[in-house]
Amino acid sequence: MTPVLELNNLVKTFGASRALDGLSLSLPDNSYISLLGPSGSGKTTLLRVIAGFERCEAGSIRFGGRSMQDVAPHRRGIGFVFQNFALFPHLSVRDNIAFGLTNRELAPVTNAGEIADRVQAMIALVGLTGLEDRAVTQISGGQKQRVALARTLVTEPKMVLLDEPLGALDANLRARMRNELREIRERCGVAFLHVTGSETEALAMGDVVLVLDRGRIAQTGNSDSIYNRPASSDVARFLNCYNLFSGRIDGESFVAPAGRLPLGGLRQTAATPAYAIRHDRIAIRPTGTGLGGDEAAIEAQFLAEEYTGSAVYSFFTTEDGTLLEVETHLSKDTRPVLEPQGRYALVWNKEHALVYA
Ligand SMILES: Nc1ncnc2c1ncn2[C@@H]1O[C@H](COP(=O)(O)OP(=O)(O)OP(=O)(O)O)[C@@H](O)[C@H]1O
Repeated sequence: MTPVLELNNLVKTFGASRALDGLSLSLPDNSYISLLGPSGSGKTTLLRVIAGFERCEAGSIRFGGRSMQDVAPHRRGIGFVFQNFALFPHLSVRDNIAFGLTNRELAPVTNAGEIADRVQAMIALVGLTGLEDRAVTQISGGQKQRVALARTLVTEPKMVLLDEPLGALDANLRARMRNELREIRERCGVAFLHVTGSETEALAMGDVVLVLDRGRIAQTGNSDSIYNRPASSDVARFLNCYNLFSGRIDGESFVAPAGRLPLGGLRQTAATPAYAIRHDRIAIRPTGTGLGGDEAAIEAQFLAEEYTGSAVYSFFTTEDGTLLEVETHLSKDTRPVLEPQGRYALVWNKEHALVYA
């Protein structure tokens, strides 16, 4: 796919802190791209740099094949949707959307017929038909989100940047809006770059997922490769679905303070050695039961559990204080009955482990 945006070696500092630390990436056109990163990793800074609201000390930005070096934000053809929507409370849905067309610095649209047609088409595209004359103070959070998106899309940007666009919505609505956003993007055929701190949102939405860590891209891939083959223990930690052990390789074992784990599974080269096993790959057994030849196990004390209806999350600690989590899906397994403070063997197939060394 042709890249719509190419960033090369971007550096942006704020005093002593490097918000972007030699960041490079290339984004495909006409696709949904999720940008996932922990708090402070540089997500907002990156969006602001792409939009032109911030300047970098070093590096280059090419958008649609053109250098953006001296191009002002309003001339870039890049739309921005803010987390809090930034709507005008005194204007109706229609007038909020029209605002982007009539008040833009570059080629404002003045023909009333054209404005009406373009705004109406946008209202239909985002599913707000019937609410045109409503004040934006009298619509729901999800509808506000659509107005914010329509106000950007009406200006026909070649790419849309969305900064935590679902962050202000409650959990149910957030899940519904994921689908809506993907469908709207498909209908308008431009690239969306969606910033989020939520791994489930990033994996659910992105055709391509970028993981940002300390101002650099730590991994780029589709959801499946990010989830199943995180490129480093930092990415695995951030995905929130892996138990991680630090330690070192010794022959055919990984030696961690929590115990000796047989090697197996996928090995990846990484600066910091680590052993990772997914929460949902672990079975809880009584201690002292034998292990199969392909199994790895560690003993741990049960601390607490969280029941969500479809799954149970059980928390354990090893003797050295490593906290471990086990996710049991109740559609596959029965709910574990665990003694408070009891000791258990946590067992997994060693082929399911990821080893970084
Ligand atoms: N205007 C600023 N002045 C000083 N430091 C800043 C400024 N903006 C960002 N930073 C710093 O740059 C780093 C990246 O910040 P940024 O807001 O881009 O992170 P983020 O990934 O969007 O975080 P969050 O998810 O918490 O919003 C942080 O260390 C932050 O403290």
